[in-house]
Amino acid sequence: MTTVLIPGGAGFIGSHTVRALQTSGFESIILDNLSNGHKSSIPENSLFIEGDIQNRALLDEIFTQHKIDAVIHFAAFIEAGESVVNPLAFYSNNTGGTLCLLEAMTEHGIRPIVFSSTAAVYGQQETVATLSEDLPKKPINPYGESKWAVECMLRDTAATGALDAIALRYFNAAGSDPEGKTGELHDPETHLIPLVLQAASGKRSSIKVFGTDYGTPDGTCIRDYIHVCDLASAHVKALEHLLALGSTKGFYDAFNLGTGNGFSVRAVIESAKRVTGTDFAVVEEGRRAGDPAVLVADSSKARKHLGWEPLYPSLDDMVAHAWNFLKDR
Ligand SMILES: NC(=O)c1ccc[n+]([C@@H]2O[C@H](COP(=O)([O-])OP(=O)(O)OC[C@H]3O[C@@H](n4cnc5c(N)ncnc54)[C@H](O)[C@@H]3O)[C@@H](O)[C@H]2O)c1
Ligand SMILES: O=c1ccn([C@@H]2O[C@H](COP(=O)(O)OP(=O)(O)O[C@H]3O[C@H](CO)[C@@H](O)[C@H](O)[C@H]3O)[C@@H](O)[C@H]2O)c(=O)[nH]1
Repeated sequence: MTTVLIPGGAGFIGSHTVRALQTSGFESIILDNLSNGHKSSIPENSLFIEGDIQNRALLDEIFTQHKIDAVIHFAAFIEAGESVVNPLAFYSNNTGGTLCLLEAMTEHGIRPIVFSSTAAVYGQQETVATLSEDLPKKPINPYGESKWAVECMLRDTAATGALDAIALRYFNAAGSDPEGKTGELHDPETHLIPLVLQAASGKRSSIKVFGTDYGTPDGTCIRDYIHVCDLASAHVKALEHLLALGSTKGFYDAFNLGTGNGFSVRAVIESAKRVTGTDFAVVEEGRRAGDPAVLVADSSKARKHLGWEPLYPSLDDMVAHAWNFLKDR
């Protein structure tokens, strides 16, 4: 059986991917320091190691004691706004932590890695409606920079023949496992959809709209929301792609993952009101630092080369699945 090390597997997207890997017959070993993840998100029958990707001795122990065939790497700090306030923490954990992981992988001869990159590597592109992979990388926040630096490390190391790597540039992860086994449990929560749903359930008195003066049709930021189960299936496809290469020459490529549909902050709020049948207060605030106005994916490359297709492209479905998980928490 193929065994995959999953740093960050106790988090939102990682825990959904562990389940998708199980369904596809892979074995997972989860490494997570629980800084933002939850033991309760991990399926019972997977091996969990509590620890940090920056702990090189622990990585050596894991790679020596277990037969690891590949790595799917989610472990990172994730809030773009917070990265503007605390950039060094993001460079240290996201870039420094991944450097430690890559050094350990290459020394132990483990080649395939799927990496969680982000739409934030594109920053604000002026002239294009949807973002394709080859556009210039112009992050406008340290979070995006910290992830782009990792992509450069992967590209350059693959060029030496030491790694086979795929960077998946997700747009905005949303939704929840439709069976309700796992979901989004960030603490503190900063993401729009779960915060709107907290307003819908009365856990917070209102939802704030960060910026109403962007150059978009309703003045609020537009994002491409992608169901977390569709992200999970893309990881399985990317892993299978790497494992099928059988090459020792080194491989690197990057793929966008989104639906290609952009929704404004106001559209997300309307969806939540529709799906939950509730009404709640909406408070207009100033812009949040580090937010591009529009991020919408061209994901045709992933569809073509990975054979990936999102199964849940509807925003209302994503909001409804998130609501199923969050409404009683
Ligand atoms: N959520 C999104 O919309 C989104 C979009 C694009 C990219 N991403 C990327 O996807 C990945 C997963 O995001 P998520 O939403 O599941 O976040 P998450 O916070 O739920 O998961 C990240 C996990 O990594 C763990 N972690 C962090 N630093 C660690 C370290 N040094 N050592 C070990 N474990 C560590 C956390 O405890 C957490 O369980 C991240 O790399 C993020 O940058 C997320
Ligand atoms: O209370 C809130 C929270 C968010 N927003 C806005 O909603 C949009 C989406 O914000 P959020 O849900 O925080 O996601 P992003 O900042 O777009 O970042 C997410 O999506 C990126 C990819 O696009 C990932 O890289 C990041 O890790 C992930 O946090 C932004 O315009 C925010 O300003 C509000 O108006 N009010």
